Amino acid sequence: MALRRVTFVTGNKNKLREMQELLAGVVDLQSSAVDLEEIQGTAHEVAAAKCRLAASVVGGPVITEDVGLGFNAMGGLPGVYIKWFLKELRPEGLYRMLSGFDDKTGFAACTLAYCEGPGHEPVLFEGIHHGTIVAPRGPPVFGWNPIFQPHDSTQTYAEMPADAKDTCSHRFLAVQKFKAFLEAQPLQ
Ligand SMILES: O=c1nc[nH]c2c1ncn2[C@H]1C[C@H](O)[C@@H](COP(=O)(O)OP(=O)(O)OP(=O)(O)O)O1
Ligand SMILES: [Mg+2]
Repeated sequence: MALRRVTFVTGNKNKLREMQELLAGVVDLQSSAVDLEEIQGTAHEVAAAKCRLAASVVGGPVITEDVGLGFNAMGGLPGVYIKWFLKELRPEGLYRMLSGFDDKTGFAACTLAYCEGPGHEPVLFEGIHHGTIVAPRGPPVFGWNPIFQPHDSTQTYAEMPADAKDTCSHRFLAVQKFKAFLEAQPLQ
């Protein structure tokens, strides 16, 4: 069966690799390495605006993704602004941000946005994985992976083999919803 062609617009190679693994056989995933401008706002506002922009750049069906890491002690911050905190503080410094708080719990959130093309409204799919923010463990290859240990695991995302992260992560949970949406919309 022909698969629908969708372009994942992302400037992040690790996100692209995981999305290729998760969507293998589901869509014909192309990629475009454009680092799109991101507005300020809630996760949904940021995700929808970014996806509209991606559709107008590509001129066809696109997905974009916005990832946040929230700390419950801080009301969900840094959230969608995690990229800028990570850049300055590294995983170790992010972990130390919580040293003044007893509550070390947090959550990884993926807002996956799909837009059929310019002029169409993006559809959003959210995956949230709850866990604890821990002292860094595992190879520092991808983002904040070394400091996030999901509640259903004894390993951080960085310690997990890729196929284990792919069966539980915030990204996996968002992709599950996206797959269900596509299945309900057969190709014309
Ligand atoms: O599964 C993940 N495990 C660990 N770290 C992660 C993950 N997914 C995103 N990250 C990092 C990348 C960036 O520092 C921030 C999210 O920012 P975010 O805007 O979504 O990603 P990005 O700017 O790198 O790529 P894009 O061009 O798709 O917006 O968290
Ligand atoms: Mg970004």
